[in-house]
Amino acid sequence: MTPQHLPAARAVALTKIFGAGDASVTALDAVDVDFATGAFTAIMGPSGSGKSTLLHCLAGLDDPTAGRVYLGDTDLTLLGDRGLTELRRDRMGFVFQSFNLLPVVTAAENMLLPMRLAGARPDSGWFDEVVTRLGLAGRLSHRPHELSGGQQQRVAVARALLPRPDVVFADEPTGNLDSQSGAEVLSLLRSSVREFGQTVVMVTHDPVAASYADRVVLLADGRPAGEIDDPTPDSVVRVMRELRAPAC
Ligand SMILES: Nc1ncnc2c1ncn2[C@@H]1O[C@H](COP(=O)(O)OP(=O)(O)OP(=O)(O)O)[C@@H](O)[C@H]1O
Repeated sequence: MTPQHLPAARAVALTKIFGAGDASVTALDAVDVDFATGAFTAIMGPSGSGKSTLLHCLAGLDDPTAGRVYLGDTDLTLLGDRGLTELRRDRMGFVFQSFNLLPVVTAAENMLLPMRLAGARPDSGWFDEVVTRLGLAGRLSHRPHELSGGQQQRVAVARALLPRPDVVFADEPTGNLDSQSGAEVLSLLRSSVREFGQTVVMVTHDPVAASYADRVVLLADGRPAGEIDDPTPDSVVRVMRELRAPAC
């Protein structure tokens, strides 16, 4: 577990350049940013501003070109492939836009899969609490195709929360959901922060989704472009509009 006084995740002078020479693209340009332990942070910015690249580097899914990435006090840039795989398995949870559930096994088996791969299992009290809180108690033996999109994403959230990871990384978690199912998933992510002390870092395009977070980190052209504390949909829309149309 990350000690409370350390940021759960941190980028230091993080630079990511894709390609080389004339065709190179600087997706992240010496980004410094901290993600507080026990907080829900949204990453926003115009299309192409580097949001996904930042999330992928924080999660060890992409190699930085320069700079450092920390999970608690672990420097990801010093780890090899095996170390990164174990770190992701043991200390990170993931929620993707496309749910990424295994179609051939039940909801319960999907939820428990990452822990099984690690040779672990949650205690039954914690499993029951997560399943009940996510409204999945009556759905445990269903296969993904027997569940609605919102239910499938709640299974993915349960799968991410059960190992009590240091950070849950969510990439457009409501992108494939109707607004009501999306609101449920966002409320659950927020509750996991408030009630379980979970740290959540979420990339989103949606000002309403971002308003569920405690803080919004803004990117523009691969650089930090400000922050919003206690965001509302209106405050996010206003700041995003300014980012897209900077004053001349
Ligand atoms: N694998 C890649 N190869 C080359 N360029 C890439 C690659 N991945 C991203 N880029 C470029 O890096 C920049 C940042 O991309 P990124 O996907 O991080 O932005 P984003 O803010 O998440 O965008 P969107 O909101 O459209 O998803 C863009 O210019 C993109 O074209």
